[in-house]
Amino acid sequence: MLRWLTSGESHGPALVGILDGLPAGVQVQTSDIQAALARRRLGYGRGARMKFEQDEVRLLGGVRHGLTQGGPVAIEIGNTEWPKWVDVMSADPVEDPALLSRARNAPLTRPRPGHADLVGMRKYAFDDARPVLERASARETATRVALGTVAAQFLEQAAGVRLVSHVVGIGPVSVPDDAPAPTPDDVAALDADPVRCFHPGTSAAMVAEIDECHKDGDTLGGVVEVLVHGLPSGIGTYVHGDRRLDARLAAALMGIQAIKGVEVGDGFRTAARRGSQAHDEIERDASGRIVRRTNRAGGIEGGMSNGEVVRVRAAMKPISTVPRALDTVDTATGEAAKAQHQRSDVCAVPPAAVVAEAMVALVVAQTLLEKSGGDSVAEVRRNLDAYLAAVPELLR
Ligand SMILES: Cc1cc2nc3c(=O)[nH]c(=O)nc-3n(C[C@H](O)[C@H](O)[C@H](O)COP(=O)(O)O)c2cc1C
Ligand SMILES: C=C(O[C@@H]1CC(C(=O)O)=C[C@@H](OP(=O)(O)O)[C@H]1O)C(=O)O
Repeated sequence: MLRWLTSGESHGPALVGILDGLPAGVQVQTSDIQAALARRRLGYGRGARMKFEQDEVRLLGGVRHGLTQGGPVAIEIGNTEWPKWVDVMSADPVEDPALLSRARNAPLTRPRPGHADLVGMRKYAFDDARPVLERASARETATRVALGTVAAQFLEQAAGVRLVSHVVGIGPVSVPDDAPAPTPDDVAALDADPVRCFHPGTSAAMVAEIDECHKDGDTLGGVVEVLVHGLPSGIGTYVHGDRRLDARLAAALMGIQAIKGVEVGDGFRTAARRGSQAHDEIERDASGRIVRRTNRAGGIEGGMSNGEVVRVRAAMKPISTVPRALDTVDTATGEAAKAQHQRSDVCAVPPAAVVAEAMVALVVAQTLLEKSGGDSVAEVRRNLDAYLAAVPELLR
């Protein structure tokens, strides 16, 4: 089974990710992961930290001469800002009291509404929000993007499956419903857009909305979409809820910091339609293939891929570190206070699209491997080919 874990804190020396269960023979290099991490740092509205901090990638295990070896892949992402945080985040006790009395070490006791601060302090019995925000922080998503990059390379090389992510809404500004969707060939254009939006008019309006919000000392959320091209029919199953492809995608997307809603295909919009307008009618095309007239289901029926493009959306709430700080209570004094705020993103929807793409790659790779099995890329390819070749011609 393909599985993954991450470790590390936002201001620690490094993040570490492990991807276990990947077949041998996937081509991957440090530069592939570096490029994906650079894409995660893009996006109009991100805070100052994205400008000065660098991700330093090291492949620690599972890859030799540019190919995965079948063992767990371990990736380290070093943080160039670590020297400033050595005493605050030291793993070992800090003996020198002068170091501990520095401003950076002062306990954080004004929890931010909407962040993990208050409940995390309660749950883990901390009198300081520092350890909570260090692990809750979306800095951890760098590791997910690194692991997702390896999963995406596997999908393309073993099965010709390709992914693309884009932003369809920021605050009240949304891409029109009938706007063309990007394909995996449009990634360079999306990387070049300040908000990772494929619709130029909407992109400009999104940038204006972020500027307006920044001026008001406020923050924004939005909606991202991930599309998966080339996924064979029959990945995932209806036989148990937890093995449904849609259920797994929803859980993985909801597991991203600040994601509060997930939609498969037309999702919530489908709920307002009549059945005759909600489903994808089946017909035979000129070559005799069985096809769909539409793709409202987003490529998944009965928890299985149906051969159409898989389409999922995730809704991100506005950043909770609001510059015009929200009301809170100081947990050291019990007095009313303004929530802690030093710096933060005004809007992190564009990087959230890249993170969502990584999570979808991991889940699709996991679910595809359950169908295909195989310990090498060549074996996965052979097994998928054999499965597809055995499907009766009319059902292909
Ligand atoms: C890419 C990305 C960047 C984020 N940047 C910030 C940030 O700068 N400030 C902040 O308060 N929250 C930020 N968040 C959201 C918090 O991490 C998140 O709200 C927090 O961990 C609480 O989890 P929850 O919102 O899922 O309840 C970001 C999330 C993502 C996905
Ligand atoms: C560091 C990243 O995002 C961080 C995610 C984050 C949060 O609360 O989630 C808060 C901010 O960090 P800080 O509190 O140190 O300013 C973001 O910069 C990153 O994405 O690499």
